Amino acid sequence: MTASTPEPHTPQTAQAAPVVAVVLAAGFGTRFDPDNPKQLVSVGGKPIVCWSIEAFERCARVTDIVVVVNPKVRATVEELIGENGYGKVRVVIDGGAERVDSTAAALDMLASAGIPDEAKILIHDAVRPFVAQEAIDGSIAALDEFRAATVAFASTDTVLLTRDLGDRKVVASVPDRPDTYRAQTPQSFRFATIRRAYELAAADPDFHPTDDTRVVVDYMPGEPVAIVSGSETNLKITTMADIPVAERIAADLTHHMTREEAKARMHAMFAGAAAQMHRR
Ligand SMILES: Nc1ccn([C@@H]2O[C@H](COP(=O)(O)OP(=O)(O)OP(=O)(O)O)[C@@H](O)[C@H]2O)c(=O)n1
Ligand SMILES: C[C@](O)(CO)[C@H](O)COP(=O)(O)O
Repeated sequence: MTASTPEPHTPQTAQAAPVVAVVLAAGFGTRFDPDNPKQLVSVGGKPIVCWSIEAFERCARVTDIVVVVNPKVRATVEELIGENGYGKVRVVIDGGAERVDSTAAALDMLASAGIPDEAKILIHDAVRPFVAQEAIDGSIAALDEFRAATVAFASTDTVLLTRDLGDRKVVASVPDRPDTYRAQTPQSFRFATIRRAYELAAADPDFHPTDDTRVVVDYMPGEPVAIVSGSETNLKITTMADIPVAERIAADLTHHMTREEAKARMHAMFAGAAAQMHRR
């Protein structure tokens, strides 16, 4: 190319930011049964961790999935990923002692993989197997406007905030019910935002948050966290008592999916028959 040759015009196609789901499955299930990892228990004939991974496999906007495990479940989770051919799962990594440690491990891995600051990161409890596509889509969309968002479900109970008075707790305050929500997952963030919040939190050894939203709320108080509509069925399996409820939800969903599949097959059959008639 000579100096006088005009530079060829290469149009810059806007590359959409990756959308990465982090499925946290590294918990020890102490409230469930530490000898029977709840993330591997089957409901509706399918292991809980598979329901969660499949929810993100199904969402077309999710580009990659990272699964976080502990040594007790790693081999089985890897087997399930292989058997089911989950094509978006890029890596299975080890988590840590607490939920925040497992999130931190995923963020460190993504940073070393060179993920862009603007990537959308959806952090999900593996033990919330019935997350709706609307909640996943809503989380991804919320990050176009906000840098942090959480799926949450409006509380139907009045919530009491308490303080300790020796051997008894007493009510410290009662927030207005319409202002109260139950936190669910996914909790979603632009990568730079959640990474920064975790860097700030790392300096505080007494900080043991149970979710990622709190890391942003406490350490980046100026950063609004948008609420995305959750649902009663986005249940977290915490104790054995949750299993019968989960079985009912799984049965409803399976029935619904089977009906949708049957409808789709019927439509395809009618479309085929109509095409045949037109040909005659
Ligand atoms: N060290 C941890 C702890 C929790 N989790 C994950 O975070 C989610 C929510 O945690 P929770 O229900 O509290 O699960 P466990 O920590 O397993 O339960 P428990 O608190 O009863 O031990 C679960 O999907 C769990 O696998 C994780 O990845 N790493
Ligand atoms: C992240 C979470 O699922 C939001 O509801 C929850 O905080 C997980 O931990 P928990 O210890 O069972 O509250």
